[in-house]
Amino acid sequence: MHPRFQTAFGQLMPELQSALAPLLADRHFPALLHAEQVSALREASGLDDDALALALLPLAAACARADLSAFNVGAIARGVSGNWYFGANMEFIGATLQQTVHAEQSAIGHAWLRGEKGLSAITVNYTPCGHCRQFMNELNSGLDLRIHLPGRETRPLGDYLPDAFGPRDLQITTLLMDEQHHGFIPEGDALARAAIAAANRSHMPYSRSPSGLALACQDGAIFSGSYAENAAFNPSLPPLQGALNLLNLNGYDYPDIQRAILAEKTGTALSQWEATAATLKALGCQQIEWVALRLA
Ligand SMILES: O=c1ccn([C@H]2C[C@H](O)[C@@H](CO)O2)c(=O)[nH]1
Ligand SMILES: [Zn+2]
Repeated sequence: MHPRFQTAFGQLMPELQSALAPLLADRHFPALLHAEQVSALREASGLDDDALALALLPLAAACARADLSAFNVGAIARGVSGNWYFGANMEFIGATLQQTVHAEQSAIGHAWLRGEKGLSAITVNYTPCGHCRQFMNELNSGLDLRIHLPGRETRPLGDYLPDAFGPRDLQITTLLMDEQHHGFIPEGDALARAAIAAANRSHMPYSRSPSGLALACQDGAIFSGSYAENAAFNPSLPPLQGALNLLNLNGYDYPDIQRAILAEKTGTALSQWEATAATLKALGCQQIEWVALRLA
């Protein structure tokens, strides 16, 4: 078991401990539960979905990399497929606060990057901040997404974000988690192809600047992140954050990163290059390449 889970695991009810032990035995437990695994845990514990998600939150929060604040936030995004995706906040020493990933963004980004088509609910151990409420309003679940918190009645996002500003105010109809493919040709080595595939799925209706980033670990594992823009711009999630989030959730650490490739189009309004290189450098990775996206 990854050492980060030990304390939280030890505090779970015994029935959950026995049911989860085989999954957590893998140091690279992917921090997600397939629908069948969720039903097995429901059966073993006798808990309903909401109570089970709350019980599992300490495991999600244990994934936090709150290297600055030591404030661990955990979230579980529940997909329409029935799969559950853990999320936790990430702070990057030596970078800027703007590079931070919130736990809600982590869980949602996780679900999206693993191919989930929409969310029904999100369970979080603290009430979501304004930035996260805005981030969630970019999703195709709109203001109906159920927000589930400890000790509170479950309420839709709309109740947490009255008078909402969102994609529709900018005449945007393609929403985050809607299926998108921008038609760029897969080419180059496996890492370049992963970065291009991530760029093909990026959500960038505001800047029209597609972007994807892929990280290679020493053991050959590859994690890629797609750029996710937000109508209010600042809560956007850069492609590096998407990839670092998956890397961390899968039990890897920054020193495991061997190489990174950023895939972008030439001549676009925005580029992630400088910010990506600066954050990766702060994490000790200097091996960063750039590939041009080319249309078929
Ligand atoms: O809704 C919230 C509020 C804060 N944080 C994180 C961001 C930062 O890492 C730390 C302190 O704000 O908590 C979240 O993950 N979600
Ligand atoms: Zn937040």
